[in-house]
Amino acid sequence: MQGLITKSTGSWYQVRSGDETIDCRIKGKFRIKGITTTNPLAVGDLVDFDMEPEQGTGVITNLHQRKNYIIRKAINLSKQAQIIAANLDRALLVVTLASPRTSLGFIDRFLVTAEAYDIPACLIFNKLDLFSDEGLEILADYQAIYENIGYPCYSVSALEGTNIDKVRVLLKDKATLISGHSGVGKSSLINRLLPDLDLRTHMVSEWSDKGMHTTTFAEMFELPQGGYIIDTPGIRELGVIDIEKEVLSHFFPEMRERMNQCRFNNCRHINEPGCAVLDALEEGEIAQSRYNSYLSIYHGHDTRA
Ligand SMILES: Nc1nc2c(ncn2[C@@H]2O[C@H](COP(=O)(O)OP(=O)(O)OP(=O)(O)O)[C@@H](O)[C@H]2O)c(=O)[nH]1
Ligand SMILES: [Zn+2]
Repeated sequence: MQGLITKSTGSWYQVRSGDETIDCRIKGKFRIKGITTTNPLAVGDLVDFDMEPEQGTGVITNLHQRKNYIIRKAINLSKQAQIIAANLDRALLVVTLASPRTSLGFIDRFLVTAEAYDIPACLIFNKLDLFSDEGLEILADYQAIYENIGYPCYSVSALEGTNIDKVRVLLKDKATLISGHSGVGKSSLINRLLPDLDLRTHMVSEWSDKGMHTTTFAEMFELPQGGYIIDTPGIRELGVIDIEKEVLSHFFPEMRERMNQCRFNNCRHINEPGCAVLDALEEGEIAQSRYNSYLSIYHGHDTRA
C-alpha cells in the first residue's frame, strides 16, 4: 500500500492512505542512498508499507523519490542533518510591517533559503487592519518589490479574517510550509485555516496513550479544502542554512536573470566594472534593499533578527 507520512516521532510514523491513517514503523535499518541524516523519513514523504493485521499497524518498506526536502542547519549533505519535511509545494512566510515589524533582511534570507531548496515562496503580510491609508501605500511599495521578482504577496488580517479566503485558494491541494517569526500572527493565521482547533492536542494525546514517543519533528495538518500545511515546532523560520558566497547571486532571481551579462563571469557584483547587476541597481531596476541583503548575506552578517 502507498501512503503519505503526516507525522513522525523518529520511531513511529503516521501514514495517511486513502481515508485511513495508519501508525507505521520501519523494520531494521532503512538506508537512503546519498545522504546521511539522523532520521530516514519525514513528513511529506511518500512511502510503501505492509499491514501487520494482528497489530493494526504497518511496516514501511520503501520510500518514493523526493522532489525536495528541507533539513535543519546545514544544506551541506556530508554532515549529519535532520530532515524536517519533504515534497513541499510552497514555503509561505508570514510577515508584518506592524509591530513586531519583520525586517527586509529576514524576508530576503528566507527567500534565498527557499530558492536554495528549490521551493516556490510566497509572502503573507499580516495585520492589515492596523494600517492607515499612508501605511497601506508603504505596504503596497514593499509588495511591489517582491511581486516584481516573482514572489506572490498577500495582505491579510488574521484577526479580522480579511483575505483569508485568498490564502485558502493558494493552499488548496498543496503541501505548504508556514514560517514566521514570533509575534507576526502565524498561530492566528493557522487557527483561521484549521478551524478544528482540537486537532493538535488530540493527536498528541492519542499517541501517548498508545505509549509512543510524542516528540514530534514536524507535523502536517490536513486542510478542510484539501492539501496540507506543515508547522515545524522548534524552528520558527527556515532561514538558517549556509550558502556559499560564490553561488549566492543565483538565489536572487533579479540577479540570476542579469548575471550572464556581467563582463566577468566570476563577477561578485560588488565593485566590478561592467557589472550588469550594479547597472540595474543604478537604474532602479533592482531594489536597494534587496541588494543590501545580498551584501549582508555575502559578508556573513546576520540578518535573521
Ligand atoms: N491587529 C492584529 N493583530 C494580530 C493579527 N494577527 C495576530 N495578531 C496579534 O499578534 C499577536 C501574536 O499573534 P500570534 O498568532 O500568537 O503570533 P505567532 O506568530 O504565532 O507568534 P508566537 O505565538 O509568539 O509564536 C497576538 O497578540 C495576536 O492577537 C492581525 O491580523 N491584526
Ligand atoms: Zn556582476
